[in-house]
Amino acid sequence: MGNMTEATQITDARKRYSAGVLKYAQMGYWDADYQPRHTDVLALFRITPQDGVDPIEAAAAVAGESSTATWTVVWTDRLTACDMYRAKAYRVDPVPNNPGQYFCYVAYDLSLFEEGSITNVAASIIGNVFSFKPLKAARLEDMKFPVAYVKTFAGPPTGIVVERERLDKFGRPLLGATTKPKLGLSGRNYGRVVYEGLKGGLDFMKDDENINSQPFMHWRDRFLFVMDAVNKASAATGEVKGSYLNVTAGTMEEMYRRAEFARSLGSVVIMVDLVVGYTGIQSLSHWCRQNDMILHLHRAGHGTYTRQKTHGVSFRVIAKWMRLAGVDHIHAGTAVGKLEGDPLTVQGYYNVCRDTRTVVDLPRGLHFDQDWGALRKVMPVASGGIHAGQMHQLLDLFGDDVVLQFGGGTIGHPQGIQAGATANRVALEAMVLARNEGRDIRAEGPEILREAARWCTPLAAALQTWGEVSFDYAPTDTSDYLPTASVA
Ligand SMILES: O=C(COP(=O)(O)O)[C@H](O)[C@H](O)COP(=O)(O)O
Ligand SMILES: [Mg+2]
Repeated sequence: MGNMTEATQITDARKRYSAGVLKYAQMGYWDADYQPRHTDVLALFRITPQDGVDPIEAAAAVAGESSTATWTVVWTDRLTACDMYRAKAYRVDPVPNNPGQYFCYVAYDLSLFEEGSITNVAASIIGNVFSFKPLKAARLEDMKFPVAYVKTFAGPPTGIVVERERLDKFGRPLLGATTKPKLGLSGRNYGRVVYEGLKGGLDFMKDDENINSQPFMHWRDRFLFVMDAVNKASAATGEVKGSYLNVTAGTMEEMYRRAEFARSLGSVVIMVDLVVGYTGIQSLSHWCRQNDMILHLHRAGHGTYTRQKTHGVSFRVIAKWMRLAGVDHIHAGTAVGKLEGDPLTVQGYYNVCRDTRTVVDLPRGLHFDQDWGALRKVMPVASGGIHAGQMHQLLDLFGDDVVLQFGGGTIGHPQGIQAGATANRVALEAMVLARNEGRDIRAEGPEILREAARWCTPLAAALQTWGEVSFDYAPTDTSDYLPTASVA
């Protein structure tokens, strides 16, 4: 593929470094024989070169612009160990069934990255190349981090195992709900919703992505009324309860102030939005580690760049970055709910969060093995337009280590919020029991729910209200590799 004469690195130093413009492949950013080393960082890009642009040269340009290169030869390269610092595009494959698109693999030397900084990784890997004129579009599909680099991150401050121990909840998914309406409630009414949800059987309530400190409810009022509700619900039920207090704010100093207040009130969990940026998230992660706090990450904004297959950054990469950055919860999709999510692709995100070692699984979008170097595991969160009638699908797709979050599907219950929470708790426990007894929940799920509803009026009402609701649209972000029988 490509023009092999032009795609060859110029090795004669005089020609290579004389002033002027060379192709990126000639400058050494393409090496078909390169064998990635176990210490290299690897990236897989899906590129759509402009008409007439050689895919190998396009891949070399991506490697160049995401490491050391500029558009012209610079003699100052020779003041550095430039052969080592140059990223190497080493493989270009046409994307199956997508003419004009190519998967290009790039290897980066470990020394190109600052220890423990997702911000630095992002500045290199997605710094310039997505605006590059010779490409119509580019997407970062996947990345692999060597254990040597993984170990420079502290990872999740709490992790799945310790979170379960702190909450004293085992053997089932956790249940949550996003408080609704997401904007407008006063502190007192907001606290009432939180109390009702927790008392009815949920483990967590949650601030929504855009609730910070608006005129109708300043953050301190929210924190005070929410923690009053959490404490009363814990006392009433004998269970550990939590409500993700969103500390997202305009400055780091203010986020710390809010986090400190949450701690002083006895909250087990705080929340932050992805839009605060990677440095903000890592800073809060370190704070959580020092303060025995669970860190919930809401992926607000991700759909602007993760959803389209040809351009942007896959959410699997964001999930990997966030496990390194150190969050305990991450919204990772529902597959069956109101928001984008192909079931296999979403399962791939869950694997990234929960595996000790992630293995290549092309139908799930996983192109690299990844050893997580004993970093703690992130609890994925399924949230967005889900309801009790889908409990069998959710448990079948995601297993036990997940928070299932029903916002509208709790608060919109015709008999009230407590009834909505009870419906979800009973549906979940009935489904877990059925699974543990060996029943095929995927096939028998609706029947199992109907049986449980005979003894639970709130569940009967939930199924009557929402049982038929589904969101059947074609997913946007799917794998280009069809599942075989063995992986489906
Ligand atoms: O408010 C909700 C869900 O409310 P509801 O349960 O009423 O639909 C969350 O913001 C979305 O789940 C986020 O999406 P994602 O989890 O995909 O980031
Ligand atoms: Mg929301």
